[in-house]
Amino acid sequence: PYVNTKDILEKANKEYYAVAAFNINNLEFLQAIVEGGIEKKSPLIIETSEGAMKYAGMGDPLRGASLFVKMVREFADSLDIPIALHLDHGKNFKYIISAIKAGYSSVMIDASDKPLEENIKTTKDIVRIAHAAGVSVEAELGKLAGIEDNVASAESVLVNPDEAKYFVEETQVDFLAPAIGTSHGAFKFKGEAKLDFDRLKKVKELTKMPLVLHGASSVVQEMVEIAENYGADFGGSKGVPSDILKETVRLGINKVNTDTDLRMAFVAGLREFLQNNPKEFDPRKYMETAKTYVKKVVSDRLELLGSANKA
Ligand SMILES: O=C(COP(=O)(O)O)NO
Ligand code: NA
Ligand SMILES: [Zn+2]
Repeated sequence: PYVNTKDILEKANKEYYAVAAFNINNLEFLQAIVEGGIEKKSPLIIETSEGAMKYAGMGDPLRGASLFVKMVREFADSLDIPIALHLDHGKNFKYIISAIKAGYSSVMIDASDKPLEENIKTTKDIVRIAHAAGVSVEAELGKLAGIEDNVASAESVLVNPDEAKYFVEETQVDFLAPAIGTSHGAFKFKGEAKLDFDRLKKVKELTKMPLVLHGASSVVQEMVEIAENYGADFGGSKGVPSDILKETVRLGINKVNTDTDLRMAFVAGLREFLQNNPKEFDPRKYMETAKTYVKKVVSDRLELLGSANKA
């Protein structure tokens, strides 16, 4: 069934597991993710950036939003696993309202680059509108480094746990993304991977609410090797190691945003197939390996986060 993101995350919060939020831009990624969710009997959060809405709607965000709602609802209404659709990194009022109007389960208002009081004011405005429409809201405190889908910030600013408590009380957001040292994309750490578990623990103690980890891709080595075998150059790529990711779940992360890992799996499969099948031009054939690899990464992640068999 098509459900509200809040329902999925409240259950995860109570039972201390996490649900992956996978970014999509097209049908094939959605198919592969849904297949993984069916195999693992896991709830799924599908999320789209504002860029994805523009891309799908060929420049018209409302058309893009309603296209994604229709696609996701069709799958959700026909399956036993709970599926929600979330607007990731909403920054532009027009896009956020388009997502709410189109029927998204939840929206993120990302005003994390603003001073605290401004972040609170902007977030309160969105919460009022979204809650009136039965839509749940995510916000971010602190800033991630890294670039992805024009979500960029020069340096990462770690969350201040006391500020987080004040922020959620003032804004009444449904789930919060505390910045604890991750960043978007495939190049997350110069040296060894390190996240600020202490801050995470404090934010959980002070807010007791569902928490979100952005920039949570692991950069799966198996996929990097396949892609590089067929001409990719992912040198220097490094993600969040699985053991560190598991620790964040143990400490109270309940939504784990995953985009880069699926992108790398898809392109690895695409490169491999095209290199080995020079005569093929049927899109249902030449994207098969790509979808299989995405499904594999999805299934493994659902298992790792503890949402398998929680549908
Ligand atoms: O935070 C993310 C995805 O992060 P990754 O680049 O690590 O997949 N989306 O909002
Ligand atoms: Na998000
Ligand atoms: Zn993010």
